[in-house]
Amino acid sequence: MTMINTEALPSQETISWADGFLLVYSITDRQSFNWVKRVRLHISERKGRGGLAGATTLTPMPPVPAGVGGDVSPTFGPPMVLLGNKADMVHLRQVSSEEGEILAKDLECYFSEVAASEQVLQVANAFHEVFKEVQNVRKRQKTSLLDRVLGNKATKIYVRGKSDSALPKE
Ligand SMILES: Nc1nc2c(ncn2[C@@H]2O[C@H](COP(=O)(O)OP(=O)(O)OP(=O)(O)O)[C@@H](O)[C@H]2O)c(=O)[nH]1
Repeated sequence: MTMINTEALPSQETISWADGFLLVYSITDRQSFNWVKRVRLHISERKGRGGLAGATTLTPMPPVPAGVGGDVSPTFGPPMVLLGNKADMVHLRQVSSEEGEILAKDLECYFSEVAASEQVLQVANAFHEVFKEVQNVRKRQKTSLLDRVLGNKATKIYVRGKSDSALPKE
C-alpha cells in the first residue's frame, strides 16, 4: 500500500503499480475535495481500460474530448473508492454529502463519510471495498480473456447443455 499525502499528483509509477485507489478528502476542506477530483481524472487518463492490466503494462486512455467535463468513462477505469473524512466535524463542513455522492456516482464507486479518528471499522470497511472491487475487475478480466481464447465456446457449451437437459429423457 502506498499513501500519497501531498499536493503533487501521483506519479506514473504509482499509478501503474496500484491495483486500486482509495481517494480520501476531508469534508471540512473543499480544496481536498477538488484535489481528489483532479487526482481521479489524472489516474483515469493514465490507467488503461480494465485498470488492473496497468499493473505492468500501461494502456493510456484516449484523450478526453473537450467540452464533456473532462470525464473518462469510469466503467473502464481502475477500481476506486471515495471517502469523506472528518465526518464528526459537521460544524466545519465545506463539502456536502450530496457532492460526495454525486462524485461517487460519476465514478461508479463506493462512497462513505467517516470519522477516521473514531470509526476504525468504517475505515477498514472502505479498504475492504477497494479490495472487493479489485477482485471484481480481476474476475471480469479473466472472463473476457477466456472469451477471447475460446471465442465464446464456453457459453455455447453451456447453452447446449441446458437445452439437452430440457429434452424428454427416453
Ligand atoms: N475530528 C477529527 N479529526 C481527525 C479525523 N481524522 C484526522 N483527524 C485529525 O486531523 C489532524 C490531521 O490529520 P493527519 O493525519 O495529519 O492528516 P493530514 O492529511 O495531514 O490532514 P490535514 O492536516 O487536516 O490537512 C490530526 O490532528 C488528526 O487527529 C477525523 O475523522 N475527525
